[in-house]
Amino acid sequence: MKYQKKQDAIILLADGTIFYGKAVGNKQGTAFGEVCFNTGMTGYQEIFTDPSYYGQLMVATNAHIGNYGTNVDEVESDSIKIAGLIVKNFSYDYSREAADSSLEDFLDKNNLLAISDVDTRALVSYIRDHGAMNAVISTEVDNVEGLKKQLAEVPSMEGLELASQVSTKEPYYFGDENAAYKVAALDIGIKKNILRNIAERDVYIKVFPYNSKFEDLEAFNPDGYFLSNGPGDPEPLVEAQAVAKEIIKRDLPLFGICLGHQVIAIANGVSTYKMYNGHRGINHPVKNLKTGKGEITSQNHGFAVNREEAEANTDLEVTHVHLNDDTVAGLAMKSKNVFSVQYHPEASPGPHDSSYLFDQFIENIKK
Ligand SMILES: NC(=O)CC[C@H](N)C(=O)O
Repeated sequence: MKYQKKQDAIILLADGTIFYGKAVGNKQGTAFGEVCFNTGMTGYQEIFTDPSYYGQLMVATNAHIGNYGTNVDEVESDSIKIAGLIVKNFSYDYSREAADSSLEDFLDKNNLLAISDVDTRALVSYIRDHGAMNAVISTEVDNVEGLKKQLAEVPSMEGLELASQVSTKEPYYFGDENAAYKVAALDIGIKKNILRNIAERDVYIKVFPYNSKFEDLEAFNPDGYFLSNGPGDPEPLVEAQAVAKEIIKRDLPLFGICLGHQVIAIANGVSTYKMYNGHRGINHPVKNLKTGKGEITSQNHGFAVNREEAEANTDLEVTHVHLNDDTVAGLAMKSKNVFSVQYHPEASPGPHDSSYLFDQFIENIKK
């Protein structure tokens, strides 16, 4: 086609579908992952550094990415965790008082491949119709057959254990050691803003690697336990499930977010499943069934807890539901001091409607 500028990057989906774009900054490379989309209008830096996105190629549905630059403090972990980025318009220029770098430099520093000028509306509606799948983004536009072969080797997200790839190698502390309470947090991909939210409620936190034993956490003598968010499928996380079971058995205060919520469900004998399309955005409506109130929430998950099984479990209560598709958004144990949510009360990015859940965790600790 005469009018079409020569495209220098492609997005090849596992089913063979191809979309075209341009490499941001004329970078060369190839990146594999599960393709997913986030509908947030803001918060790209927090999203790119959220460990829950490890192994995923992210499509931003907002038409402009990069226009407010980046800031060293607006990270949810020490590095970019998405596998690659797909956008419509990439802003090489930026404007914001608080910004200290361009998004282009930030991506370069993290060596991340990004593709711009993609028809992201067409791509997202295609993924919505055909479900989550693996994909590759590449500047090797003339090597489609080679890329197809390599893509076929990429494991499916279903059944994939990824917490070990992002968890801390050594335990560490967060907050003020003279705080009123102590919490042991199992890091299966924890976001920094969760630590900030817990610590600012007068809590000293010790963060443990994903494969720690209950006894390791217990040795900190905590008042409460926390299971974090994180990447991958919750089913293979047997070590984390074992920790959850021990905490539950002893009736100790426990709070779980996202992957942690899924692990708590599995520890209760309730299974999880891969969603056709996940929930990723900052305006997902949730209903709190205990208060009848709605919350606008930040979400990022591709798996969910089986609602029928959760409702059939006499010791579990479905406390929150997602209003778009009636999936489980929150759980509590009736006989234990244990609760969890599928969404992100720590926001970052997103609304703060659900920060009361951190207060509830502290109340449970006080009990
Ligand atoms: N944010 C999260 O913790 C995500 C949990 C899990 N990896 C999922 O995709 O469902």
